[in-house]
Amino acid sequence: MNMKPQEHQKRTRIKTTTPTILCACVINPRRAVWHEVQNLKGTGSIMALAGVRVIELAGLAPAPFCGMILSDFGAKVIRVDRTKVAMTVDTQARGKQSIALNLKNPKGVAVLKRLCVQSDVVLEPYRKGVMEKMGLGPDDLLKENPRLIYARLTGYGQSGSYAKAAGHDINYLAMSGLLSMLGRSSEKPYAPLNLVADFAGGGLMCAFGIVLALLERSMSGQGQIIDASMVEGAAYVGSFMWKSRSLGLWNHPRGENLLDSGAPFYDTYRTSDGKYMAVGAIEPQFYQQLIRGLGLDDADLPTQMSVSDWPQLRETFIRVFATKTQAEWSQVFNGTDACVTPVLSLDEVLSHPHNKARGSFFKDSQGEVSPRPAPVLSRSPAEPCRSRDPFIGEHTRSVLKEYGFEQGQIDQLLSGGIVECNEAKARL
Ligand SMILES: C[C@H](CCC[C@@H](C)[C@H]1CC[C@H]2[C@@H]3[C@H](O)C[C@@H]4C[C@H](O)CC[C@]4(C)[C@H]3C[C@H](O)[C@]12C)C(=O)SCCNC(=O)CCNC(=O)[C@H](O)C(C)(C)COP(=O)(O)OP(=O)(O)OC[C@H]1O[C@@H](n2cnc3c(N)ncnc32)[C@H](O)[C@@H]1OP(=O)(O)O
Repeated sequence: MNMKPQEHQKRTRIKTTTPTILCACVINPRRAVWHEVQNLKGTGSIMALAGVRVIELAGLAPAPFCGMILSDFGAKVIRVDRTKVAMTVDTQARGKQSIALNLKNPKGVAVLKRLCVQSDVVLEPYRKGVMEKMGLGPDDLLKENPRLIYARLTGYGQSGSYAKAAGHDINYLAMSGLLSMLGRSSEKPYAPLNLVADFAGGGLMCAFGIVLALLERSMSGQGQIIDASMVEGAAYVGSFMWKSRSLGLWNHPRGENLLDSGAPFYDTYRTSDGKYMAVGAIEPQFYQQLIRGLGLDDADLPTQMSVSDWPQLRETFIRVFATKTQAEWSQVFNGTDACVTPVLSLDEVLSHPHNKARGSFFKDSQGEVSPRPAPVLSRSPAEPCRSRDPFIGEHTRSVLKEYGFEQGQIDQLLSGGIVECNEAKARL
């Protein structure tokens, strides 16, 4: 996974010099085309989404993540930014290009249509009706490119009484039912960052929908509209919560069940150096190893599943964990099946021996650490771009050229303020 700079250049070169043929691997269902694509490269692997062209309209967090996933796995992702904006809030722009385009102007709308005609996917993160108002709704775009996959990533979906309402992760999580289950005993519901709705139920689910639609298109030859609601995506990710109710897993109030921090053997504990250990010793054989590691005698303790004794058992665990540092406890439990691990910070993950051995995190050219794309595909793994993120409008000129705009047309768009170019800033 340690990609050298030359490898990244190779990745870029392949995508930019052979777009038509590479596109065909997704567009054309015939296997022969795929072989032709493979032969182009000769050695090594072609990423799973190589040749897929994505137009991502700039959004806040979920759509940028969706675009980054597609880019990591080989798609060419062009982010459409607004003009007259100095700085992007997209921190998930890895491998993307940026074009700055004024969509409030009909000429800007015409440019976007032209980009979408030659693309496989358009990803839009706006409130219901915004795209239609600009003349860029699915009817407008699919009419011109029936193979287009039109992905709409919103909080509440394209229908229903909330469809047009503003909202953020916490609202979608609340509406999914899941937020009611999150939080400690006797405390109010607690949103685990904006992970569940924005990213798992939103960006990731939308990327999954896009990949499904691309797969389906390779058989039908047709595009389609994806209505990705973060409420529904989050709920779907949480299907287990509904499906496992029959097991009695959630019979107690919030924070008092097996997996919601109710059980003392499924919780975190503070260590003597102010760090934490995570304990997930559910099964009896693993629980026994936890007890052994803590230096406790089972005979002195209540039985593991005696719910009424959990508060007392928790107090014992709190007291014992506080006697050693995180490093000491890690050493005690390392190599056992006690299901006890250190709670690592974002800064610590890179150097943990397990993560290090797998290359689970990597540094980009700016020295910034981030998780490597998951999952790992054996023949065609993702190759995340290591260069810095694009400036707004950095690729305006090159994208327009690539999509067949003449130099004169580009100059007119620039002088009319329909597009903006920031190549100079990129060179600084
Ligand atoms: C919890 C998360 C959100 C976390 C994000 C944070 C990380 C960031 C949020 C705020 C940022 C800070 C802030 O920006 C201030 C600083 C700026 C500075 O540059 C950096 C530091 C900042 C402190 C900055 C730091 C961080 O980046 C932030 C803290 C979430 O939950 S995200 C999920 C949100 N929900 C959705 O995505 C669901 C679908 N979308 C919506 O419901 C709406 O879009 C939304 C999000 C409610 C916003 O509604 P809004 O009214 O603003 O927009 P829309 O109705 O969708 O309409 C879009 C309009 O934009 C026009 N438009 C679009 N593209 C173009 C273009 N290229 N040219 C011209 N115009 C364009 C479009 O026509 C619409 O116009 P109209 O309003 O006239 O129809």
